[in-house]
Amino acid sequence: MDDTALRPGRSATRPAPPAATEAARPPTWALRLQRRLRHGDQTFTLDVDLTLAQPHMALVGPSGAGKTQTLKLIAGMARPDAGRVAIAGRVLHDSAAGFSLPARQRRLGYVFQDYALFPHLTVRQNIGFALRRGWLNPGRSADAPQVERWVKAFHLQAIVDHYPHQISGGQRQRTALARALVTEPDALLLDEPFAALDRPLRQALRRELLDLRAEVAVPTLLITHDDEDAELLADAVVQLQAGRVVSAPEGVR
Ligand SMILES: Nc1ncnc2c1ncn2[C@@H]1O[C@H](COP(=O)(O)OP(=O)(O)OP(=O)(O)O)[C@@H](O)[C@H]1O
Repeated sequence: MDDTALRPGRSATRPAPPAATEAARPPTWALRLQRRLRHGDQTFTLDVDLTLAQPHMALVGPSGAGKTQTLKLIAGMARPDAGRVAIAGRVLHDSAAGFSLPARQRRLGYVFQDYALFPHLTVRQNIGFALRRGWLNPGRSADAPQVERWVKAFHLQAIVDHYPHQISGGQRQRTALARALVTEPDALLLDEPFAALDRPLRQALRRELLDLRAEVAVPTLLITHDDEDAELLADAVVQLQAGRVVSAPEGVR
C-alpha cells in the first residue's frame, strides 16, 4: 500500500450542518429501519433498531436475514416505511421529520457483492465516475487528481486503461474499493466484497483494507458470511435474523 497516496487531505470527520447534527459524541451508527417487502404471497418484515459507538461493524446472519436490505436503506437506494438513519451524528433520513437525503448526497461509498463496475468504462473511468458532474463524459472526471491517488493506493497503475472484463477478480475488487473511496465518503458500506475471491487474495485485500483504515478514519459496515472477515475487520459484530437484530455488543439496542 502506497502510504503517501493514502494520507488524508481532509479531516476525518467533516462538520455537518447544524440542523442535521446530534448531541456531542454521537454514536457512529444510529439506525432505526422498518420496511415491509412483499413478493407474491410472501412478506418479509425488516425491523432493525441499533445504536453502536464502534466505527467498524460486521453485519452477519443467514441468507435472507435482511442484511442487504439494511445496507440499501442506509445508502438511500431504498426508502424505509418508517425510521431514522444517522452516521456519526449526521442525519441521513428521518421519516418522522419528513427528511431524507437523496443517495448522492449521503456521502457514502459502497462496494457490492459483484462489484457492479460499468463494463463499458475503463478502470480509470470507473473510479472517476462518482466525481462526474451532470452528464459529463466520464473521460473528464477520470483525469481528476483524486483518481490518481486511489489508482496508486490500490496498485492499479498498470491496468488503468483496461476494461473490467480484461482484469482479474482482485483487480476488480480494488477498482470497486477505489471508486467507493474517491469521493472521500463519510462511511463505507461493503456487501460481501471478498466473496468471489480465493483465500490468498481475500487475505491480501483484508490487509489492504486494514492499512487503508489506519490512514483514513472511515467507518465501515461490512456484510459478511465469513467469520474471519468479521473477526479481523470489525470491532462490533451484529447478527440479523428474520429482519431483526438478535445479537449485538453490549450497550446497543
Ligand atoms: N425487491 C424485493 N421484493 C420483495 N422481497 C425482497 C426484495 N428484495 C429482497 N427481498 C426479500 O427480503 C429478504 C431479505 O433480503 P436481503 O437481500 O436483505 O437478505 P440478505 O441477508 O442480504 O441475504 P444474503 O446473505 O443471501 O445476501 C429476503 O427474504 C428477500 O427475499
